[in-house]
Amino acid sequence: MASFDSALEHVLVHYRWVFVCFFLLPISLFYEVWLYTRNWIVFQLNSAPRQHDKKVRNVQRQVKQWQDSGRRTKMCTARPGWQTMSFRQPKYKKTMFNVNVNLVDIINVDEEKRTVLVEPLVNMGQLSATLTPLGWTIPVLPEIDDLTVGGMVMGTGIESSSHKYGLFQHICKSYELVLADGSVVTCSKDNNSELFYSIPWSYGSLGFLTAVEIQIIPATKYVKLEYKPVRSLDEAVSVFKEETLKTTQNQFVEGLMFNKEEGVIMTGNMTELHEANKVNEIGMWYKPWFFEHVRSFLKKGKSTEYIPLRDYYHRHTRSIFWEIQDIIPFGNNPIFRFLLGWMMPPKVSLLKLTQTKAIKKLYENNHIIQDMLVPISSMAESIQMFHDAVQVYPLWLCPFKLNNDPGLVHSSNNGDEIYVDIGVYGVPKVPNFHPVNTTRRIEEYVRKVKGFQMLYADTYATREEFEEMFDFSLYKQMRNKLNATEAFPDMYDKVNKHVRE
Ligand SMILES: Cc1cc2nc3c(=O)[nH]c(=O)nc-3n(C[C@H](O)[C@H](O)[C@H](O)COP(=O)(O)OP(=O)(O)OC[C@H]3O[C@@H](n4cnc5c(N)ncnc54)[C@H](O)[C@@H]3O)c2cc1C
Ligand SMILES: NC(=O)C1=CN([C@@H]2O[C@H](COP(=O)(O)OP(=O)(O)OC[C@H]3O[C@@H](n4cnc5c(N)ncnc54)[C@H](OP(=O)(O)O)[C@@H]3O)[C@@H](O)[C@H]2O)C=CC1
Ligand SMILES: CC(C)=CCC[C@@H](C)[C@H]1CC[C@@]2(C)C3=C(CC[C@]12C)[C@@]1(C)CC[C@H](O)C(C)(C)[C@@H]1CC3
Repeated sequence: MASFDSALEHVLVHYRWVFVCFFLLPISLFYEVWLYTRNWIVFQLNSAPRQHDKKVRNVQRQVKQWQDSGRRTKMCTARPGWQTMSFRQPKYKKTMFNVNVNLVDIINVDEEKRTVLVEPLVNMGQLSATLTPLGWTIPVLPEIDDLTVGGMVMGTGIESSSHKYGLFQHICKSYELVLADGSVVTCSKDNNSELFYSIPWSYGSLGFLTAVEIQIIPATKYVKLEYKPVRSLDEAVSVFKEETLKTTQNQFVEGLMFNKEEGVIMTGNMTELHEANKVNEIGMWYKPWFFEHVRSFLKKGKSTEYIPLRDYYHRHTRSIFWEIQDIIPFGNNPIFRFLLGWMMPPKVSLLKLTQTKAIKKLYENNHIIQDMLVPISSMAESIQMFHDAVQVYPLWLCPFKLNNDPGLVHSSNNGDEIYVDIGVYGVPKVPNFHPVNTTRRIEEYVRKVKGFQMLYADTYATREEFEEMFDFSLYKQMRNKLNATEAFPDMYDKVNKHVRE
């Protein structure tokens, strides 16, 4: 029996693709169709706006229930951990009072005010599918379809347009929340501004989000994307900086480094028109994975393409950035793409749900997933630091603008400051990789340069170290003022490695 178990474990770890291709892909497809149909019916019945108040009252009712039951444990949302886009499962959900915040609808598009009002479980795929046919889009649309508005506000969201518009929180106009006392409040820059500024990055530790008003901008048919290969770290950094500063010329800026000296910097702009023979529908199922397509420009040289807007937004969805290559190694083979590519990608949530202990261990010891946000002045040094620490490529580079608003995350000077998100997702190539020690060394470096760590992945910082990274002054004040300290765990207690498995 033991040998059968270990044989099964071996197959599940080394041939994860068998399970994924024959089981998870078809299930993912059914799941997607079910979600899509359900949302379509909701839209057809136009029930979302009518139902919103009722759904908020239901959240209030649950908070009252928690109060009446003697507030024995703290509260969190009831969204199962496997459904989330974070690396780990939250352990705290097993012991805390779970509140259902099942608000999944787009409530209203206000073309005059240029805003869209959405509930927190609306995801990015749903938003872009709804807004682009109407001629609108949100200025910062994080790539992976399943990321939710709630997660983007309470955590953070970034995209290749962030050098112009900031992080996801910076395109949000107002939030509606249910607080620890069961009351409903709305907040914006001008109304309840202290609450408004303390919400982003607070990980649900101030209240339950029930609606978000987000800025919209006109959408066009295509993104004109220019690929610029670079041949040294110095060149990469100087081209990247130069293009980032051209906010009026470049609506999108993104870089992929394929090794320390070679990469491709991409700059894009929305456009209605296209040149003949230069349209590339990169989202089609038979197209190569986007990062491999980008790599090909190292050989082809500088080029321009016109990419349909939604294909551009979700360019990293099909290959889950480059994580899919560890799950379906032959997934970019043309035969696989033509035959089964239309079922890709497997749903991240289902991958998470079906992850075995051995796979978890493998990822724990042999994989790094981190996004570090550092001032652009430290970009070259940071890439070198990642190279020495892990040597993981491709390396994702995404610039963003950070202003000096109050709250947990803001620039260190008085004005706007440009930062860069350096994303490492993959298997470390250095011989001395140690998940805890290496990550702690990276965290220490990020604190030193006054950067921030994205918290969907593992953080090994102690509470003191964590408090050095973020500005807790307003946050703590608000936690006390709103009696959130009794009702919700604090931010550290929702993200540190001990509360995640
Ligand atoms: C609450 C709500 C309000 C809407 N309001 C309008 C409206 O005012 N006007 C209008 O014309 N249309 C509206 N729609 C419909 C929406 O535009 C359609 O879902 C969309 O047009 C489908 O586009 P597509 O075929 O290109 O998507 P696809 O290319 O088939 O979808 C690709 C991916 O996007 C995601 N996705 C797409 N659609 C949805 C969805 N509906 N829900 C969740 N995920 C999705 C999925 O992850 C899917 O894998 C609304 C839908 C909803 C749910
Ligand atoms: N391009 C990008 O910017 C990317 C970002 N990410 C990261 O992924 C994460 C988002 O994943 P997603 O699955 O959408 O979100 P999650 O469900 O993981 O939620 C993230 C946090 O937000 C809290 N939260 C979510 N909704 C509400 C709500 N309505 N009220 C109160 N608290 C709420 C959750 O609290 P609770 O624990 O109580 O449920 C949790 O602490 C973010 O951390 C983001 O930074 C990942 C990939 C790409
Ligand atoms: C700021 C940006 C662009 C972040 C991108 C983050 C992605 C690369 C992350 C988000 C969720 C994520 C951690 C995930 C995984 C890979 C990297 C992801 C997709 C995978 C699929 C790797 C395989 C694992 O067995 C498991 C299924 C648990 C996770 C799930 C979450």
